[in-house]
Amino acid sequence: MNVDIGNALATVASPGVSRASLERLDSQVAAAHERIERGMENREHGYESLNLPQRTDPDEIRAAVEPIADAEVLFTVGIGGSSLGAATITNALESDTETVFLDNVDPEWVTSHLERISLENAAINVVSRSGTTAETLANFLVVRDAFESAGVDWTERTIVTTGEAGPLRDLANRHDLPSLKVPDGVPGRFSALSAVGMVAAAVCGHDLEALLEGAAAERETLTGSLFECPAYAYGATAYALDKRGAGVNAMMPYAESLETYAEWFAQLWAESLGKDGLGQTPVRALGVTDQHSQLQLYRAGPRDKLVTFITTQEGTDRGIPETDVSELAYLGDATLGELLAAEFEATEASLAAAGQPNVRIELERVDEYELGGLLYGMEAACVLAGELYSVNTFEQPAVEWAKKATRGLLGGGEFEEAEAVADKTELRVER
Ligand SMILES: O=P(O)(O)OC[C@H]1O[C@H](O)[C@H](O)[C@@H](O)[C@@H]1O
Repeated sequence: MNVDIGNALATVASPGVSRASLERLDSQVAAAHERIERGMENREHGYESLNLPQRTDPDEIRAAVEPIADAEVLFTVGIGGSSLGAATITNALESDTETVFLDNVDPEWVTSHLERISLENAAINVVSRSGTTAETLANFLVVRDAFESAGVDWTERTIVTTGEAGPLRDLANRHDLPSLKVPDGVPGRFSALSAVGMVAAAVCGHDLEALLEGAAAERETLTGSLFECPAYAYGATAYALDKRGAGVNAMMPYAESLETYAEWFAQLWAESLGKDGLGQTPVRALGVTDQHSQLQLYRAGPRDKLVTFITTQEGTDRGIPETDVSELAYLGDATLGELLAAEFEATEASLAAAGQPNVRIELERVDEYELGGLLYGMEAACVLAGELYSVNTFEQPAVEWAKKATRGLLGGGEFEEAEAVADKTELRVER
C-alpha cells in the first residue's frame, strides 16, 4: 500500500500537522521501531503478530480444510478478531463459495440463515482464540444442532481454530475434528493472516501465498522512519492528528468490496489504542455512499476528525449508457469507474479546502496480494501508534467486564447478577 499524507499536513488550517512537527515525531518513530523490532525478534506477545507473514503455513491450512473444501456455503462462527479478518478477506474477493459470518446472537437473524441455506452442502468453521466466548459457543451449539436436525453429521463438516487449551479445544479433541491452532503471541484482532483469518479464505479457494507475500512486502518497508514506511507514516500521522484534536478517525474505502475492512479496522484501532483515557474513535464509512450521508459533518462539523480514504487504481469498469436527456449528457462519455474516481477526488478536495485533514491509502487493485499488505500495514501502523501513545496495544481489559457480567446474568458464575446491574438509574419514559 502507499500512503499519501499531503492533505493531513497543515497547509490550510488546524488541526493539520506540519512537516516540521512530523520531522520531530520521526525520532519518536525511530525509537518505537526499535522496540517493535525487538518485540518481533523475541517473539513477544502481540509483536509476534508482525511475524505472521513468515510463520503462517498455507499448506497446513489447506490440508486442514480438505474435508470441507467442497462446501457451497461456509458458516464461520466467531466474533471480533475471530471473525472480522476472515470476513474482510472473503468479502473483498470473488468466490463460488458463499460465506456466512455468525457473530451476532440475534435469534431472528441466526434462524433466518439456518432456514435459508441447504445444510447438506454447507460446512462450519468455528473460531475462538480463548475457546470460551459465549456468543461463539452458543451459536456453534445452535448451528451444529441445525445440521443434526437436517440429517448432516456435523462432525464431518466442522473445522475448529482455537488455542492450545480450553473448552473448544476439548470439544475438537473429543469429536476428533480437524483443527488448527491460534498462534501463540497473536491477539485475535491481529490474527487475520493466521489460520484464524485464512481458513475461510482457503475454503473459498483464495491464494493464501499471495496474501502472505503482500504482507511480507509491507513488512520489508518497516524501517525506522515514517518518511520511508507507509504504515508508520499512517500510524504517526493519525497519532499526531489525535494529539491536535482529531479524536475521530473515519475509515472510508472507495470500493464496496472493502466495506468489511472498515469494520476490521474499527476493532483494531478501538481495542488496541482505547485505553488509559487515550485513543482515537474509529468510524466506519464507505465511499460514495457516505458522501450522501456523513460528508456534511466531516466537512462542516466539529474539527475533530481525520478521514482516511482507500482508493484502488484498477478493477472492473462499466460504461454509462448514453441518454437523450441533455442534462445527463456528461455522464454518457464516462464510466462508473470514472464517476467513482471523480467523486473521490472531489470529496478529498472538498475536505482539504475546508481544512479537514485526510489521508489517502492507495492500492493497485483489490486482490490477495494488496489485501495482505493492507491488513499487515494497518496492524503495523496500529502497533506503532500504540508505542507513541505508550499504551499496552495488545490487551483489552475493558471488554472483559461485560463478558463476565453476561456470564453472571446467565448464572455462569464469577459475577453476581446484582453486580452486573448495579447502579442502574431508574428512569423510564413510556408511550
Ligand atoms: O477469539 P475469542 O477468544 O472468541 O474472542 C473474540 C473477541 O472477544 C472479545 O470481545 C475481545 O475483546 C476481542 O478482542 C476478541 O476478538
